[in-house]
Amino acid sequence: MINIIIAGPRGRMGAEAVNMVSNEENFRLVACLDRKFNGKTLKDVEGLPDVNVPIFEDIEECFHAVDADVIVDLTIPEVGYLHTKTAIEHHIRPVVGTTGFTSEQITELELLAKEKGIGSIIAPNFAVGAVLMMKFSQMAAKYLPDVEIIEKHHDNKLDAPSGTAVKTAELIRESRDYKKQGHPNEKETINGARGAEFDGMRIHSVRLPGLVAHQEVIFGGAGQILSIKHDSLDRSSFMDGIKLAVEKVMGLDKFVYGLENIL
Ligand SMILES: NC(=O)C1=CN([C@@H]2O[C@H](COP(=O)(O)OP(=O)(O)OC[C@H]3O[C@@H](n4cnc5c(N)ncnc54)[C@H](OP(=O)(O)O)[C@@H]3O)[C@@H](O)[C@H]2O)C=CC1
Ligand SMILES: O=C(O)C1=N[C@H](C(=O)O)C[C@H](O)C1
Repeated sequence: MINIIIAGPRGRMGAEAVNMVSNEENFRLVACLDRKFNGKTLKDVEGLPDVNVPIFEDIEECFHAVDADVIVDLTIPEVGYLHTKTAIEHHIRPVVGTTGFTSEQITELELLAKEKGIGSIIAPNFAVGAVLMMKFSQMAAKYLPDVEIIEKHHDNKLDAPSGTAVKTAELIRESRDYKKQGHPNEKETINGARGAEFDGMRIHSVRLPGLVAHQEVIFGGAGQILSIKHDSLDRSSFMDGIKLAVEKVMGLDKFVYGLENIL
């Protein structure tokens, strides 16, 4: 039995994760971390499952009160970073879906996990199809190094570019040399027209109501275009990856960044 804390239970992802964990035979939800409803239980909060799981606002108090193996964080960047750091310091394994961490923060968490010998997983995307899209893009960039990433999300998303887009760009960087793309003399007449620049490639972020989570990676070569595209149409797409990460983190003593490393 794996004892789990979920941070962000009222959120779009957190609510889905609470249901997933509650329905898994080998998982036990022992507490939730929220920024509201301290001292209440999930069943006291409208819209949350009818279960007697305590809610804490303070992470230290939560770790002190319950016996947890894993914390699943699905909150916001600043809070997710603090939760992850605190969890590693308390020897509770973090499984982090929250995106928007800086590369310095990820490196810092990696070093801390290494120092403490605590298994930790940060995965910018838990959908298996999205991981395949990223890996296929990494393969393609070796042969078609001119690439632009277009990610599209719902308009309640806080971070841009998405964690998936950043991870995709990082994987592509590993398989091609630096390449400043576009015309050497190109000029933006409206700021941002060419998108964000990462290792010479461009990332474009679209935010619209109605969207869930979508990304297209477009490669251009002489006389040809290759598009690699993934769509999450529903947040259930992320649950198998979270389940896998919770199971795998129990056997890890190192830090993992990206679901592709545990698939
Ligand atoms: N890795 C992956 O596969 C995926 C990652 N994500 C990422 O997961 C994160 C959550 O996304 P999503 O569910 O859509 O966002 P939501 O805005 O729906 O949920 C975030 C939740 O965190 C809560 N929260 C804010 N501060 C705290 C705090 N101090 N302690 C506990 N909870 C807090 C918010 O509460 P309140 O509403 O009161 O502010 C809210 O309920 C994002 O970073 C997103 O990018 C999303 C989908 C897939
Ligand atoms: O905020 C979201 O919704 C998502 N965030 C993650 C990201 O930033 O890549 C994963 C997925 O794209 C959904």
